[in-house]
Amino acid sequence: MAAESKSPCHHPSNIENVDLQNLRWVLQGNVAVLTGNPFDPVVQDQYDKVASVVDEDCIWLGPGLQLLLDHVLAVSQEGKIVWLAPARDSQSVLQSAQQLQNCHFIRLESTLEFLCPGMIDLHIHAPQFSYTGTATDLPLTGPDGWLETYTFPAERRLKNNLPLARRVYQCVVQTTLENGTTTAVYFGTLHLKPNQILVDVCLEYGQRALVGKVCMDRNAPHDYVQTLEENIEETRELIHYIEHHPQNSNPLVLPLITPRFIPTCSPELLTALGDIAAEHPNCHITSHISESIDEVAWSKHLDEQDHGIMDRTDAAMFHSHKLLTDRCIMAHGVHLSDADADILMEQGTAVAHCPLSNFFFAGGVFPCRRMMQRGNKVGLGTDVAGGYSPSMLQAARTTVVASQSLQAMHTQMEQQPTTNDTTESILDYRHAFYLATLGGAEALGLQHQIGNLQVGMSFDAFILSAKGKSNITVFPDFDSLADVFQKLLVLGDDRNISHVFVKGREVKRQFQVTSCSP
Ligand SMILES: Nc1nc2[nH]cnc2c(=O)[nH]1
Repeated sequence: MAAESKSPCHHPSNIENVDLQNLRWVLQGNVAVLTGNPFDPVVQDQYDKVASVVDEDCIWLGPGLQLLLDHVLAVSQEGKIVWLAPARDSQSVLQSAQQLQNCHFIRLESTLEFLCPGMIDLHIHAPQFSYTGTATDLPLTGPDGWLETYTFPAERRLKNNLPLARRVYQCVVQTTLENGTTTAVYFGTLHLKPNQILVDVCLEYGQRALVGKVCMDRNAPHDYVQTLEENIEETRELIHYIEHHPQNSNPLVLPLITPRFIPTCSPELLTALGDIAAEHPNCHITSHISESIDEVAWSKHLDEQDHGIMDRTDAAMFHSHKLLTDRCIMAHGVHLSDADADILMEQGTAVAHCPLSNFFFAGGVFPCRRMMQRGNKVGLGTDVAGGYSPSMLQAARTTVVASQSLQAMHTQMEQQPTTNDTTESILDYRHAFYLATLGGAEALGLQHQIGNLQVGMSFDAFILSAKGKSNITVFPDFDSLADVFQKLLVLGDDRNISHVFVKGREVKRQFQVTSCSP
């Protein structure tokens, strides 16, 4: 029997396909789901057609975003979503939940709680967590810049202090999990051992992650640089470590090829990393692209020295080394030209928009909405520690602020009063929620597995709750459900994230974190 649903937007679950003896979690309440990219014309068309149709099972919040009301979601012992349907059609699932010993039932408070797809941080530097919240006073590059002053020393010191590496990595993994990040794309350090520890910690704590050995063979301190051969050998070793890790057989952690950025990688190193990517077509790639005015100028200057080529952009250089693929996520992209954006789109390469750190380093604002509208893949990154917050909710709201500031700049430059026309080009909390979830999954090419809550997908999720003490006050006499959801996204923090699950494993509440003492 298929559960009937009046909503044309979510697929009915089929009870015949559900092994009712094999359930691990059954949750009942409101569920936030995405139907696609809000700028996809098909998604917009669907919204125009169905959003105004009365449906007691769902509220549309905007193109691509729905709240499913009083639904039941069931998860198998293996951590897959096997059922999602209105509660009134879910009797047999609810009965099983009561009878099975090793199945846990959670009922969400109907006016205050929402089950949401886990958030995906597309760009975070795990070793930099040790100085997050400091180092907010310098430009990115230059002899006395942020990288030289804070970053390289903090990364280098983990090489000979593996207990410290473990402690820093436990803290970053735990903190991001507590903030609802179920998948993180981590830059590690230059050295193999600390990177292996980062992989171990992700597996231990149950965070889905991509982990990369940072590569640099020039323009880095003499004590924090490797030869071309060392970079290549350790990149290969880390890929092998991840792919053959005994606790990673049904992989939770994936490998990542990670040139730091053009200025610290010789053309030979970039070519060799492109070769590794070609040998491992499923392996993801990440780097920084067109992040700041100084970085762009420095890359061009080096290219002129290396090749005598004038004015080539980061995108053209990465492309020439075969490093732009549909498994590649490039961070920042604030200064990408339209031609660069075309190259990225043709190659299926995504941009990790890091709005918070861009305010500090970029000297510009990433035109996120324009990139989404032209069809480029985009998701969000916290960019710890260039971005001072490890919270993806914070990254989502800073996305909205960045979009507002871009709009304000245009208005100011054109000396025009703000009109309804101009406000149409901003992003709001709903777009940001897509970017933090499904957008990130699409950027990674993992949208069939994570980034949404649908039957067949992995149960990577969190419960967003206005129940406890936090900054959020709900006024039940006039706040609608959509208002409560918006308040949670715009004002929420880790106190509002009561449970976190990755692949069906409950990963929040397992550890009491307050300090990172040894
Ligand atoms: N934001 C940021 N940009 C970079 N460019 C090269 N390295 C880094 C880094 O660690 N953070």
